[in-house]
Amino acid sequence: MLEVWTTGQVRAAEDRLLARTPDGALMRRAAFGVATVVAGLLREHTGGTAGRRVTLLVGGGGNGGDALWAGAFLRRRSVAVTAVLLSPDRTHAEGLAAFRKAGGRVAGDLGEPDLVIDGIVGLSARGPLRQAAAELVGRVTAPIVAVDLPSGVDPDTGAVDGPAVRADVTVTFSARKPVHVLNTGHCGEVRVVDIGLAPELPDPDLIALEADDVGWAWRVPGPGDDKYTQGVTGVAAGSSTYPGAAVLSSGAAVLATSGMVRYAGWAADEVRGRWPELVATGTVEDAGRVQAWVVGPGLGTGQTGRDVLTAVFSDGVPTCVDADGITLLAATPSLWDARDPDAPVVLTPHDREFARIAEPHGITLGQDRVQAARALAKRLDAVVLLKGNATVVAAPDGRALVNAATSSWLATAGSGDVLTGLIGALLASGLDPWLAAGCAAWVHVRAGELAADGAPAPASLILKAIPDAIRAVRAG
Ligand SMILES: NC(=O)C1=CN([C@@H]2O[C@H](COP(=O)(O)OP(=O)(O)OC[C@H]3O[C@@H](n4cnc5c(N)ncnc54)[C@H](O)[C@@H]3O)[C@@H](O)[C@H]2O)[C@@H](O)CC1
Ligand SMILES: Nc1ncnc2c1ncn2[C@@H]1O[C@H](COP(=O)(O)OP(=O)(O)O)[C@@H](O)[C@H]1O
Ligand SMILES: [K+]
Repeated sequence: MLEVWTTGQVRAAEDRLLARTPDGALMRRAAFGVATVVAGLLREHTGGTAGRRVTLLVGGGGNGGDALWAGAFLRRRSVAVTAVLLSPDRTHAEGLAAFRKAGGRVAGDLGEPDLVIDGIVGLSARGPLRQAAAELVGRVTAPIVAVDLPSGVDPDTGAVDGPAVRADVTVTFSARKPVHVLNTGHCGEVRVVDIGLAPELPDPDLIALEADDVGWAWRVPGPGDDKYTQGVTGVAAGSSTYPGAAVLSSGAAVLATSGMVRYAGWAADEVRGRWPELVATGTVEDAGRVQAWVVGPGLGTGQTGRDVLTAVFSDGVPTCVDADGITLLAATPSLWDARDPDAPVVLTPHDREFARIAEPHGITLGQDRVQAARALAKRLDAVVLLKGNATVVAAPDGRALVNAATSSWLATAGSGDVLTGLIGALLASGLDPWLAAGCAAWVHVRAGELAADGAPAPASLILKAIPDAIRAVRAG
């Protein structure tokens, strides 16, 4: 599990650590870590460090101080280091003195570096890069190592609304910040250097699951299990217009569990034809007992959909509501009345569905996606999985996790239906609903990656890759 702290939490922890650390020691530790990573990259990509050229982009704060100290440490490895000062009158004085003393050169332009260190702005970043910094960054063609975070990206939301650094590697200090999981595209590979902050850090604000966590949580049958004890998943999805959504959701549930899957709806023949191991009926009432329902994909937004949603809620089991199910709840809030307050609900909106269901409650989807998902989860007493390149999963009790995509191949029609089926199967297995949504999102990303392997993968191929994705997390 990766732990993530807000910049506010990190600053408070740094202040406590600073108070009992000699002046400048923390910055030198941080900078030494940056220099070590940079030296490693130079050796890896150019075969050595001596005589290699590194340019520092130095802003007027502690982030620039880190870069200058890192430059001084790199000088000891005979790297030719040049610093471009973006706020010359506010440059970190000790850092600049150490840099000059080590033989670093201050210049007005980039030169032709083998590598660039972004020390423009760190924890205090506000808004996109300012013009001078943006112009300079725009001319960089060498690999970039960002100090703490890529400049121009919001540290707490990962949002970018203008020019920003796109780093190959980001070196951060003791604590991952939200940007490192919310915007992996701009951070590149994230390396965490220990500067001794851990004892001062509170509980993390966010987490990100890793393969081991997911493998551990995924229920597999034991010697005493039969098809019922592992949890039966019910899928109420699809319509005469959208039978495909039913096939995809049911299929994902079938592949995610060795227990049983029941289907209820219009597409019973199609679903049965595609998944012979599944039990299909026309209605939720006829479906028999399940331990969790999936409802919504391809359901339609008319009276039939409302009736299906009501029947599912009346069953009083954990339920994942997706797609048309969310639209129905947004349009007809009284549908919530059928919900058993003790039965967990997982909602899986994309941005437009989120807006539909959240805005009537005064919750808007701004740049802070974690905050928005948390607010809706609390308001509706439901787990909210907000889809996107970084998927956010928030629980009503405030827990939040982020699942970063490793590519964007999952942005394809029907991919969300696959995710819903995975969530349903994990809910039926009895997993905590927040964790179920997080684990499903993880395997979904992995399946998308395995299916695509560099070329577009339609949802039916993502589906096919589910067994390999589960194998991969269980092996881990
Ligand atoms: N506090 C500490 O003891 C430590 C701080 N460290 C470093 O210090 C950083 C924080 O330093 P500071 O709080 O001094 O501030 P920063 O260095 O993050 O930023 C301050 C400067 O950036 C400018 N700036 C803000 N937004 C900008 C934008 N969008 N475009 C261009 N310039 C912008 C500000 O005007 C200001 O001059 C951390 O990110 C980390 O790199 C590390 O050395 C670890 C220890
Ligand atoms: N740019 C992106 N990068 C990575 N994953 C994405 C991106 N856009 C969407 N996704 C993922 O793809 C899935 C799309 O789901 P959804 O919008 O419900 O599609 P559909 O309704 O066609 O099934 C979600 O899991 C979402 O997180
Ligand atoms: K930076």
